[in-house]
Amino acid sequence: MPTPRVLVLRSPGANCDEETEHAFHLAGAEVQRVHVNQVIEQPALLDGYQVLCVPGGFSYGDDIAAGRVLANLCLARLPDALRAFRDAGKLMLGICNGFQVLLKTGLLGSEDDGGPLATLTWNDHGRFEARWTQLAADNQRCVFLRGIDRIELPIAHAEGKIAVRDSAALATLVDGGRIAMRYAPTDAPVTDTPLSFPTNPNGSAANAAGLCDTTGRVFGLMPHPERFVDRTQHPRWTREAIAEPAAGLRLFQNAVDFFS
Ligand SMILES: NC(=O)CC[C@H](N)C(=O)O
Repeated sequence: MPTPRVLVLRSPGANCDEETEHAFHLAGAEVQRVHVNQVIEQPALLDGYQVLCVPGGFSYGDDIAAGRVLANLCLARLPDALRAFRDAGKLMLGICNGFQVLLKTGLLGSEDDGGPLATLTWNDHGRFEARWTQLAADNQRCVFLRGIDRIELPIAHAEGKIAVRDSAALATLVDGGRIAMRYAPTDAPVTDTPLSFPTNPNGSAANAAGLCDTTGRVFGLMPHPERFVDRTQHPRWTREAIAEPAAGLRLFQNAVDFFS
C-alpha cells in the first residue's frame, strides 16, 4: 500500500496541528493540515485520506464546553461524511481537544440507547493542568497502541475528566476493552479503582486517559503523544537513557504500519 495520507483537521483555536503534522511526518505518513471549513465545502476531500486526526488546542475558544462547538459543527455539517470515513476501515485519532471532539460527536461509538456513555468535563480541581503523567496502555484492541505497555506523556488540559453516565456504561467501557489508556504509576499495577491526585490528574472514572471504539481504529486520548516524538523532549533525557523511538512517536508509527 502506498504511504498513508493523514488529514489533520484545523479549526479556529486549534494549536497543536503543526506538532501533530510533524509527528505523522516523522512516522512516514503524507500529511496535510486542512481547515474544517474546507472539508465542509468539499466533504469528498476526505476520500483522499486514510487517517483523520483532530489535534489538540482550544477549538472555538472552548466555548460552551471544550470541543463542543467543533463537535456540533461536525454533527450538523459532516455527519454522513465522517461516519462513512470511520466505517470504511480508516483510522481516526483525537488528541486532547480532538478527543473531546470525537467523544462529543459520538464518532467514538460512545453512545447506546440511553444516550452517551461518557463525556469529558472539568478536572476535579477545576484548574488547567500541564505536566508529564505515567500511563498504562491496553494494547489488546487499539491499533495506535500496538506493542506499547507503560508510557510517559505530557497532559495539558482543563476538561480532561472522563465522566461516565452510570455503572452500566462503565461496565460497557471496561468489559469491552474500550479504556485503552489509564493513568498508572510505572511501578504499580494498573487498576480501575480511582487513584487520587496527582496520579489521576483529573478524577477520571477508572483512571481512564483514553478510549477507543469497538474496532480499535478510532482512538481518543487526553495526553499529547505529539509532544514526545524525540527523546530530548522528555524531562529527564540528560539523566536517563530514554528509549528510541520516543514513546509518543510509536503511536503515529503504529497508524502508518496499519496500512502496510
Ligand atoms: N491541550 C488541549 O487540547 C486542551 C484541550 C482543552 N482546551 C482543555 O483545556 O481541556
